[in-house]
Amino acid sequence: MVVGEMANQADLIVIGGGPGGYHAAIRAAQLGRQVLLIEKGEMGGVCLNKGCIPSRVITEAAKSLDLVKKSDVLGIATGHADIQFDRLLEHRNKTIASLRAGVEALCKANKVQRIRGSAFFLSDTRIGVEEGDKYDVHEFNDAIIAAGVNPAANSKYPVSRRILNQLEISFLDEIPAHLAIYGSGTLPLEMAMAFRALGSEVTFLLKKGENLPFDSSISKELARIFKKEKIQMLKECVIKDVAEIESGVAIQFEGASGEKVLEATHFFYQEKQSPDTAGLGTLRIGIQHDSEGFIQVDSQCRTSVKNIYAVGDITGEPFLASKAIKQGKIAAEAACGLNPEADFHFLPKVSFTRPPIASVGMTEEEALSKKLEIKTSQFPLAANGFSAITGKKDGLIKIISEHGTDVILGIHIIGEGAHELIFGGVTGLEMGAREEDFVFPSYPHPGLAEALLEAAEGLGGKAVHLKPQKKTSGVDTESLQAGVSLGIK
Ligand SMILES: Cc1cc2nc3c(=O)[nH]c(=O)nc-3n(C[C@H](O)[C@H](O)[C@H](O)COP(=O)(O)OP(=O)(O)OC[C@H]3O[C@@H](n4cnc5c(N)ncnc54)[C@H](O)[C@@H]3O)c2cc1C
Ligand SMILES: NC(=O)c1ccc[n+]([C@@H]2O[C@H](COP(=O)([O-])OP(=O)(O)OC[C@H]3O[C@@H](n4cnc5c(N)ncnc54)[C@H](O)[C@@H]3O)[C@@H](O)[C@H]2O)c1
Repeated sequence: MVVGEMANQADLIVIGGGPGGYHAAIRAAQLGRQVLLIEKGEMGGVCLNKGCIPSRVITEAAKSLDLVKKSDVLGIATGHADIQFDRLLEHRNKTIASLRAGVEALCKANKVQRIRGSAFFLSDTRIGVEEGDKYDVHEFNDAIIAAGVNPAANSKYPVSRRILNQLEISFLDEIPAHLAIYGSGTLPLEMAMAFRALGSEVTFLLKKGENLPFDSSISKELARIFKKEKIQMLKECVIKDVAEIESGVAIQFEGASGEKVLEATHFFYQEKQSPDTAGLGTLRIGIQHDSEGFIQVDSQCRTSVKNIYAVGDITGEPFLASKAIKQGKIAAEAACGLNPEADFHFLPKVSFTRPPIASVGMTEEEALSKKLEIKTSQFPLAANGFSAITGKKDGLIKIISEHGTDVILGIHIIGEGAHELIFGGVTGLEMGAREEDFVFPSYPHPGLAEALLEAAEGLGGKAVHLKPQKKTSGVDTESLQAGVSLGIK
């Protein structure tokens, strides 16, 4: 490798073709920049090739199978519904290929030049790109790093056909007879629900010291649904050893009732995510990182080197494509001289469990820990007319508002349609909505959104489909009704 040879001239360079990178590249091109995108693997990044898309194919198949099995409530006789896993995998592969082709076509249409190779910084204006024996140097005016993260290189357990991490779980070639899952985050919960619907026995080992990651009312409802689905949940678990055996995997763990060995056919665990900033050379050129190696950025995604930006997973938690996409556009706009700002206070979080979970803003526990005086209202989907029609009555909507100002602080939904319904909440919270802003509009009838309306009405004790609750002395009884609690502590 010879450094210092003739450099190619580039204007704006993007490293990584995942959701952060390709959104940045296209937005910069829309704004008139000459963009060069360098990707060492496949366009679409983790999200399209290993993450969001393949895992969603599995959760959607599980949802549909469950729907078909439960459609007799609407008088539909389906006979024995089953899954043909090989056809599903074919659909997964085709979906990935066609979405990837779409991203590549969009880059081309926007005149984003793409090269394959592994990029690393030589200085704050020069990048080296290696691809096999080939090595090129590119000089740039601005650069956007969107290189993502990798599950830790020094993995605790060897990945195999039976021991799977987050990049492998969507690529199983069979439905596990017995899937053991260790974790506490979104993906382990999604996979537990999905593979249960597809026919697996599922044992969920909840990490020691961790609870389900939602507002306590949502976690309680999810735990109830887990039980109903016959998913065994073992709490306070620490994994001691994982070994492949003839019948599958033996997991030695310590749980609430001592040390045990669980035998399953497959084991899925969530590996810690780490950035590969050493390989990118960002430290060498003085870009600031946090103690875990994630690149530090300001609200315009600018790093400590003023013409270099960073977006997506490489900037740290939350590791979400939705965050990467927004940051990608913001970095591109900032590099083009505009004045955008990233603010993730109201980034919605969605779990594609069955039913899905979606939330925006503070949980009750977060609001109380900030010593806020709050009101909370819960509306069960069992009391919603549309849920009665579809028969999907599991779940609830919880709204938290600030006592006195009535400003909405958080909305948490578990139930059919949660991932779409949450957007009304996101818009409201972004606009600083108060209770009246959710109560005032007209809602379509019959519809799930009426449950959101009634949760909001419940904050003022006015939800029509909830029975009034007995008055409690010593609190503001005006706003007390079934599903309403005054969270002042
Ligand atoms: C199973 C799973 C399911 C998920 N589901 C969801 C979901 O439903 N919703 C959601 O919002 N998020 C989801 N995520 C998270 C989401 O995938 C990530 O947040 C997202 O991919 C981050 O985008 P990014 O652009 O920062 O990085 P990535 O998508 O990781 O892309 C980075 C790209 O950079 C390339 N690269 C790295 N280093 C170099 C280099 N030196 N030179 C050239 N190229 C380089 C890589 O090859 C890669 O293609 C999921 C993740 C997983 C694992
Ligand atoms: N539906 C999704 O958005 C989705 C699905 C699968 C995986 N992923 C991504 O996969 C990786 C690992 O996922 P993970 O599940 O182990 O960790 P995570 O990053 O999703 O969760 C980390 C922490 O964030 C909080 N959290 C997560 N989801 C929440 C929600 N819906 N509501 C409130 N708080 C929530 C919890 O404190 C949790 O422990 C991450 O990159 C994650 O972003 C995202």
